Amino acid sequence: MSKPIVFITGNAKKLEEVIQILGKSFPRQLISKKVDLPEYQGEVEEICIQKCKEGAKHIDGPILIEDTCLCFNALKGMPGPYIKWFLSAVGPEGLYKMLQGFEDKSAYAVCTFAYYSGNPQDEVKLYQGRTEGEIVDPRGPRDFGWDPCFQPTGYQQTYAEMSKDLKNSISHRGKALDALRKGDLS
Ligand SMILES: O=c1[nH]c(=O)c2ncn([C@@H]3O[C@H](COP(=O)(O)OP(=O)(O)OP(=O)(O)O)[C@@H](O)[C@H]3O)c2[nH]1
Ligand SMILES: [Mg+2]
Repeated sequence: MSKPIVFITGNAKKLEEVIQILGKSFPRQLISKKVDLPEYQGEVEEICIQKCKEGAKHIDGPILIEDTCLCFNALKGMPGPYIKWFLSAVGPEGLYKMLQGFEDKSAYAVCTFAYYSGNPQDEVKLYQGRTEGEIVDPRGPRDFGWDPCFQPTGYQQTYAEMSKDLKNSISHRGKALDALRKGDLS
């Protein structure tokens, strides 16, 4: 029997979505541990590898971490991995206002999971999902981050206005977990 995978996150809403998305069909046991891992700088792949190696110091066995970016095309991909600080500083309204001087309101959300088996001879494995959309004047419930100001391409609703099932079926996190499901988590 393989050991349970420990998902390390300080974000309860992320954890909730991961559990909803993976559901009962995921063949491995997933448990969670709340740790606020450092917010690293750099390319998202490097950030996830660093975050995963730091996470591995807390757990003896397989671990999973995730990092989410929200990238504005008008700003050449910023705030990207720094979205947490922008969101806590200015909220969803402020994110919308940041793009007022730009015609291009397009954006994309990127979710990257990093898995590490816990065996020193193994590499960290990455699984990524991306959803395109635009930044709009916030609409819908405020219970998760920037969801009210992100409207996926092809939809009239923001992530916040969608049912959880609809968001999860098209979201950056849903797509990343599709890739993870197909991955080799040995
Ligand atoms: O509206 C949202 N819909 C989402 O689907 C979503 N996923 C993440 N976020 C927010 O974007 C930042 C990422 O930073 P982040 O990846 O470092 O997360 P975090 O620090 O909260 O948790 P963790 O790093 O302990 O896992 C944080 O502010 C998260 O709250 C989301 N907001
Ligand atoms: Mg974080």
